[in-house]
Amino acid sequence: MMEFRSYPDRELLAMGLADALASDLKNCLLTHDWVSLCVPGGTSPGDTFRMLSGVALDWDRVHVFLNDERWVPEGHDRSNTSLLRATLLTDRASKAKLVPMVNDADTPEEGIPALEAGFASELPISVLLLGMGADMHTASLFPGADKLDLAMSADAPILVPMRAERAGEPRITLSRRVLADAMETHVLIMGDEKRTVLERARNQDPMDAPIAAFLKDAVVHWAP
Ligand SMILES: O=C1O[C@H](COP(=O)(O)O)[C@@H](O)[C@H](O)[C@H]1O
Repeated sequence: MMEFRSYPDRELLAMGLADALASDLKNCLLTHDWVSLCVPGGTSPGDTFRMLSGVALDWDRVHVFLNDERWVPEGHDRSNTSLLRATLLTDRASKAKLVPMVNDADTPEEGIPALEAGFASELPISVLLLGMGADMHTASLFPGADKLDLAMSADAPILVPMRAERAGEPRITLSRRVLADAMETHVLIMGDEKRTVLERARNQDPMDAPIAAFLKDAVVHWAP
């Protein structure tokens, strides 16, 4: 069943969520040689990542990768990888291994074969954090996107290229089956609008509200 955790402000949310992710990672590390942490990009997770990066755990046994990436070079101000390097893969967490989700290919379609080879041994995801846009997209699973059917299907590949009007640049995303297979799932949302949108999404078809595909056993973390 979905659990909803409400925090009085965004700083406490970042602390509480970092704590929850660290605790899940530590638990998984008790029984596995290495574990994976799959995280969103976008504007919401920066403070959580900064707090998590200072937590003492066996970071050299943690493999980190994104839910999705915008097909822009690293260093671009829209690059989720750059956000990750600047906010999560610092301090103690600089020992974690980053599994790349972007390369030098001109398009996601050309880049995917090499990237997918790197993901095959990283699954299933141990600890998953998802974000959500106000249009109910999560990762780069956008309502109305060109390859949404494929990305949401039971036999989807690990990585799917994605283009959508609201996405801006071309994207690459983990598919639904890969994300839904995670052992622990957390969702991070902030603000009244996203809370209302998430409540609405719960009763909708995931093809219209992709976040709905991941809420059943998720812990949702929210602050105004
Ligand atoms: O484009 C993206 O958007 C979502 C939500 O981002 P936010 O800025 O509203 O927090 C994010 O989860 C996803 O990873 C990212 O690529």
